[in-house]
Amino acid sequence: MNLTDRLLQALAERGATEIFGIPGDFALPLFREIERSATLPLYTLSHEPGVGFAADAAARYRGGLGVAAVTYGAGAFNLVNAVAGAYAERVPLVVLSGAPAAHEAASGLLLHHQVKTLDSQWRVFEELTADRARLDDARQAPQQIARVLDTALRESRPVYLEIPRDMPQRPCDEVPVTAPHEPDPQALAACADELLERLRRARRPVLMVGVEVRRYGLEAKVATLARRLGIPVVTSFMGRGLLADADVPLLRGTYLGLAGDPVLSQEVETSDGLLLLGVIVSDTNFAVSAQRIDLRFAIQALGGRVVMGHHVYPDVPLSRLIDALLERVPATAPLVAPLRALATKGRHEPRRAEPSPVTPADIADAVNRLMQRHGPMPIACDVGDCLFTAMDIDPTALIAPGYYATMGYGVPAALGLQAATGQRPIVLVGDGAFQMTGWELGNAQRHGWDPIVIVFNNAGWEMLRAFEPEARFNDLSAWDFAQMAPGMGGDGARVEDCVGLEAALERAWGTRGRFQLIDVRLAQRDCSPTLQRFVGAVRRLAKGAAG
Ligand SMILES: Cc1ncc(Cc2c([C@H](C)O)sc(CCOP(=O)(O)OP(=O)(O)O)c2C)c(N)n1
Ligand SMILES: [Mg+2]
Repeated sequence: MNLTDRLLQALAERGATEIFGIPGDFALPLFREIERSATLPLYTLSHEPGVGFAADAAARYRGGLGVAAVTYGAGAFNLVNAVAGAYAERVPLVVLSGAPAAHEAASGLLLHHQVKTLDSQWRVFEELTADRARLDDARQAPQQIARVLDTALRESRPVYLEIPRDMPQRPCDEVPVTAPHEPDPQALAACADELLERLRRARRPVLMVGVEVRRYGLEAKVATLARRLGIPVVTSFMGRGLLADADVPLLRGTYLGLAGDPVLSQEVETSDGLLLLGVIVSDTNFAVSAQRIDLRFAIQALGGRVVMGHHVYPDVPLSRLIDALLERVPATAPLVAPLRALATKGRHEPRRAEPSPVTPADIADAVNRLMQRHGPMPIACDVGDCLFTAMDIDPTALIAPGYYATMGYGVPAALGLQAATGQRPIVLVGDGAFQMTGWELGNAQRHGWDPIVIVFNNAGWEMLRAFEPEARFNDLSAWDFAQMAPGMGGDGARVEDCVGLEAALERAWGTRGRFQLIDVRLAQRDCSPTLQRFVGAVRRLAKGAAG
């Protein structure tokens, strides 16, 4: 077995189910060995940002490692933004980069794709990854691969493996399976006991779940814990879609501060026992809070540590904490008296079915009706007003860069999701974001993927226009995406009104084997209710801050 065989085996043992990539001459030997080995299917795409987003989505949605393989220099640097997003949003993405062979590196020549020095790329990825290794010695490679891949899973962060092009075929020993890290049992017990005591003492406890619950595959256990605790449950903005398929009677929606359900927001912001499980304490999750949530009274379990008031437990992995809590909260009686269920907005009633111009809220209603008719579908969402619109779609699995907020994620992420799970996703993407990476749809048919893509075509960068209504720099022309779909191997439909939208969605759902692109024409300056509230909240808070 050679180094590539061992690497692929180790990736598969740690949850990887495919590799996305674009080769280059520094990576040809690696790609050749990946294809020969056939341990993991290799899906090539058109541009490295799409490769990174697809691999991110595979890891984010399926769990386990996502894998992006690229060439040295031009390929790897094209990947930087996607890896940065994976770092920010705690995604275990593995970057495999080709590199010059030892004799080339020692030649003293400036090599093609080289930047300042041969190590420039390594140094850039130091800033974006939790661990790295250069596999230039087959004797050390097994330990290096085990260390780096286990770091990716333990920290749920991207990692980087640089593979000089004279190494992929080198004979190599097996990559060891290392025992998972176990925290100090007494510290874990003390932490779980104190946490539950704080919840018992709280009069208005609330549980908020965030991205780490999915990253560590804990949704089912957290759903059980939520039922046993008997307290209201909300998701963070980034955690939208979590527990959607689980039985959590008190799951009440997503916390959006001033931009969301006022009753839900008030309960969260006045809670005297706010338990944050795997919630990234970021501006996108908390910035538009009417009242700054006093995190000193919150219980935060994130990044392998737990903070309660001034008590810090530095080594409590979320999975071990959940197990310890479940041991202490029996299935019989809820820990605290079941509180009154949070009042929440009623289910979205169909707004309009007669011919009338489409608004973003109509798109949410139409998707809700589609899923009511045919069952839930996972959603891959880009950044823009489509992400705010997604907050009005009934809870279903949702992947989106809600915190790092890079555009271009939606379409490639849908391809990665379907490659990794076989599930057919819906994509919500704006016209601006589609212009960045929507063209990856041209690879869908070759790989047997057929997402339903809804383009919010408002001929502009609406989310920015909402903040700068007078600016002209946010105006785009209205591209005819429906016309472009057949040329990429899919079907396109242009939609001007709600009746057309309903019909186009139903037709798309009934057509398999070809991606379905629905080009929804939206009026400019007509944004979703949630984005309107978000802009209003940001303006109010900015005015308040200005005094
Ligand atoms: C890669 C990239 N470039 C720029 C931005 C800034 C940005 C937004 C955020 C604030 O950073 S929202 C937005 C406009 C999105 O336009 P579109 O996709 O058409 O969606 P819609 O018109 O529905 O809003 C931009 C340019 C970004 N988030 N990511
Ligand atoms: Mg737009």
